[in-house]
Amino acid sequence: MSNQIKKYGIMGGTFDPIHAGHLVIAEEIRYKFNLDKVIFIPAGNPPHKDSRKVTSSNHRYQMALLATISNPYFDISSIELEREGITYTIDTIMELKKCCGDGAEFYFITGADSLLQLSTWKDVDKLLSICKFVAATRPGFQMSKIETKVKELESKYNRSIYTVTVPALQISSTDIRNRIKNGMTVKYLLPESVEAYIIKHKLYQDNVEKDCI
Ligand SMILES: Nc1ncnc2c1ncn2[C@@H]1O[C@H](COP(=O)(O)OP(=O)(O)OP(=O)(O)O)[C@@H](O)[C@H]1O
Ligand SMILES: O=C(O)c1ccc[n+]([C@@H]2O[C@H](COP(=O)([O-])O)[C@@H](O)[C@H]2O)c1
Repeated sequence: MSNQIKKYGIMGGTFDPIHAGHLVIAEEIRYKFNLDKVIFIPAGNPPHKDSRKVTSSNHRYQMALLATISNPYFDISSIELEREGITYTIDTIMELKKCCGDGAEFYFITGADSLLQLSTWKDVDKLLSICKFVAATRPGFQMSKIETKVKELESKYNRSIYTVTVPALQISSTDIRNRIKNGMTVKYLLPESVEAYIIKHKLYQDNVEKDCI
């Protein structure tokens, strides 16, 4: 990461696996907010997910690397994979602040569904004071509900939260895992290189989940 870069988008996620929905929101928000870089940060031990059911961090990192490699504005960081215990966003942003210098601004990119849970995140008050939040629309999550949540969060924490309408892609990692398990196609839902990686390493061939969107 160069010291001259000032506006960083932070795209955090479990990425199990990374898919077109993640890439589209990151690129759309990069463009709309004129960000210098978007750093993809695969979650180490994500707070709101059952770690026993999450694919190894090495596989998730490799897939995210393959998916982002062709975009000169995208970087990837293993910062959370190297941290012990549950990985909280506040610790990640604090660490990034130290290495990027005082002039850096951070825009945490999230889907609307994550925003609905934001008040349960660790040290959310402090997090919102050091990092701007940008929430992308997501099929299945009503805009009116999101707007109400944004107003509630803004008045509770006295900070602005941005919402951005992005091209709608009804894709989730859960659905991709289930499709693979059921032998269905996942073509065009994720980059070809990621699909090839999944096939090579025989990922997602068991443990069908029922809660796909
Ligand atoms: N299709 C999509 N449209 C908009 N935002 C999305 C989309 N898919 C994921 N996101 C957002 O990207 C971030 C990381 O998502 P995550 O890695 O958990 O993917 P997911 O598809 O939601 O996974 P899972 O189905 O396993 O819960 C979250 O903030 C999520 O809201
Ligand atoms: O810091 C927290 O308390 C916190 C709680 C829930 C989610 N997050 C982060 O939000 C991002 C998306 O999470 P997920 O579970 O939807 O993949 C990812 O970077 C998580 O680490 C962070």
